[in-house]
Amino acid sequence: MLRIAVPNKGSLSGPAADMLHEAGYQQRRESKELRIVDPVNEVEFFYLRPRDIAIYVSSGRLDIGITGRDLLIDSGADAEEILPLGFARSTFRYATKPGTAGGVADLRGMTVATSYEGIVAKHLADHGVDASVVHLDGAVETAIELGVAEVIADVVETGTSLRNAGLEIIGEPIMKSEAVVIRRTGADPDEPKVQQFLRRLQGVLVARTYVMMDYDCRVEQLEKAVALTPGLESPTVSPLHNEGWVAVRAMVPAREAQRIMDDLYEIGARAILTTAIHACRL
Ligand SMILES: Nc1ncnc2c1ncn2[C@@H]1O[C@H](COP(=O)(O)OP(=O)(O)OP(=O)(O)O)[C@@H](O)[C@H]1O
Ligand SMILES: O=P(O)(O)OC[C@H]1O[C@H](OP(=O)(O)OP(=O)(O)O)[C@H](O)[C@@H]1O
Ligand SMILES: [Mg+2]
Repeated sequence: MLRIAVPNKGSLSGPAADMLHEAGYQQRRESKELRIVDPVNEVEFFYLRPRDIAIYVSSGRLDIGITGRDLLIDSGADAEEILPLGFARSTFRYATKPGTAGGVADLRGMTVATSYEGIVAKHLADHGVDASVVHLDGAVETAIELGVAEVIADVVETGTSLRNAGLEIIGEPIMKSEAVVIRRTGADPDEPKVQQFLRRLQGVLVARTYVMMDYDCRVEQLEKAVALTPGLESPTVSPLHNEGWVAVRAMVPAREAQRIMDDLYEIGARAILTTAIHACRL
């Protein structure tokens, strides 16, 4: 049975459970459950603190984990990212009161408050900056106001938390993060159960980002139309009862669907419609 670690709280928890559910896995019914078995898919899910997941996976006791890239790197655990999942996207950045510093080089001698000591200590060392790091569990933005630090390093998504605290970002992002699937470093990459799990999640990612497009067009316009909708391999083209017309079917990126429909209409395609993809294996 495959043993998988899933975040039990925080920004990662809801979207991770939704994705697993969409991929056909049974998920817990209430947030106090710490462990469930999905007998049909032969998977056991362990609901753990996101910060601890890389440590469990690196120990080899759990086969796979879902966590944040930033949490994986901060942990220093012997685990590696095998699939990015596209949710819980954030950047990790330094911020201060305006006028305190312009970049990482200015942080010499200062105190940096963060929940991600591992990432910050390494970043400062890589830049040859001698600064102190103080660990806080969360709500790090308040540390400057309360005099615990001159600088913070924290997760930024919209920037609202920083703005509300009167802080401004300094320098380039320390890293970019999103939810990722992780495995123990050096674990067999071809293990069939793991590959099947990854294919299912990839199916969800594709179903979320593509739609199926169908339309009719005159044979003379087919090459132009197919250039607009090349599909993943190649579009399906079927004859219509009306001679001189064909029906075309191809997957297109959901974000571009409306523009592609306009362009197809312009070249004379008609009966253009899109439908959602619920699941797929590419
Ligand atoms: N506002 C946010 N937007 C996007 N991702 C975020 C946000 N806050 C945290 N994350 C991501 O979530 C992960 C951290 O999860 P964790 O549960 O430890 O913290 P949290 O979501 O801030 O919840 P908590 O309220 O328990 O602190 C990291 O990968 C981080 O990049
Ligand atoms: O850029 P924003 O959209 O404002 O999002 C970033 C904020 O979200 C997270 O905080 P959370 O609410 O999880 O509280 P925490 O600091 O206690 O983790 C993170 O730690 C930042 O504070
Ligand atoms: Mg948080």
